[in-house]
Amino acid sequence: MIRFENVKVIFQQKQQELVAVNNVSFHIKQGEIYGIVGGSGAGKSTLVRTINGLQKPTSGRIFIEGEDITAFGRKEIRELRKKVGMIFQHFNLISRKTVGQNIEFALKVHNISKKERQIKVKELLELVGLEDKEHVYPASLSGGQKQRVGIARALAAEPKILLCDEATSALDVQTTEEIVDILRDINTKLGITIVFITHQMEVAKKLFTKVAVMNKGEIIEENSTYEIFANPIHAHTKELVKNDIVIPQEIARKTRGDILKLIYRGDKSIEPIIAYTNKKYDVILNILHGRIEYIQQKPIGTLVVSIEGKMIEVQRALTYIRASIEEVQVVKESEAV
Ligand SMILES: Nc1ncnc2c1ncn2[C@@H]1O[C@H](COP(=O)(O)OP(=O)(O)OP(=O)(O)O)[C@@H](O)[C@H]1O
Repeated sequence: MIRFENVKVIFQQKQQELVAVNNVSFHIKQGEIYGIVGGSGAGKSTLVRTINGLQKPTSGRIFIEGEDITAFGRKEIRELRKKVGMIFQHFNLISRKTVGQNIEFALKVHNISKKERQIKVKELLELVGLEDKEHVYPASLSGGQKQRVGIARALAAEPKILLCDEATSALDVQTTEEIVDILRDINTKLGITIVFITHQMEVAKKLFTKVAVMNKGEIIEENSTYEIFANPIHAHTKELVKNDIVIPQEIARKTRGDILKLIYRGDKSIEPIIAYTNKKYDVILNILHGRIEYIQQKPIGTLVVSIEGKMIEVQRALTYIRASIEEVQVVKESEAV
């Protein structure tokens, strides 16, 4: 549906050139919720803005449904924007227009008759759960409600693609979840392709079907969301998805023996491994903390345990555990054993 071929965006700064997007090639399938993650200045916004013609690439080509949009003139770009809606971090609503008028305005731009506009505004408000807010002004809405209006407005021209630029970054955790749910719902109901850029990895986990990691203008890794979190390859990706269960210092200090972090993936269960280790080796394995997360309906578990015993037995038990699960990290090594 969207295909990037060697896309480069170079900004001319006073003394030098800044390569914001560097030779990027990738493909987004119809109906995907495609996430682009990365640190500040990685080039995410610039990349996503090339999809609706807000930013022209310096070189390379972008195809949407087979059409090379980099060759488009102004009139074709205007047509393209009907196909590609966008929502923003700070909502960008018109404050002197009511919620209904904000949405209607987007319909007017696309030459839709007044009668049709009125019907459509109500439909869109219903879609985002704001039926009762048609006549209020944006100032009286919460952040989450403002973003719902942003979504309704972006969907007014029935686009095939929705671009989301840090669309949840100004919202609290609960409101972020609400917006994530709405976007997932819209993706399922309307089959719309979503391209979402964010630095919020929690959003990535819950919403995306596929993730591209950007660093210094390049896509350094791309995979299904589960694989990005379960098996990150690039050091930068590992840093982004790092699973930081922290054991309080006091507990770490008081705990006798080594402290290990056990990370296991897929459908396997950890309990039999713990039980077998305690039975088979002369060690005491104690659970200090545990968490299991589901990404794309597949589990990633993290368990923090202490292990006590004679060094030789601990080593044997460790060899067994290492062979049984994906990753074992030693958090604290016992000085006493
Ligand atoms: N219009 C512009 N003129 C000059 N430089 C720009 C322009 N827009 C972006 N840049 C630069 O391009 C680089 C990439 O910026 P971009 O906003 O795409 O990154 P980002 O990953 O979206 O970062 P953030 O998460 O902080 O928004 C940055 O170094 C930025 O300063």
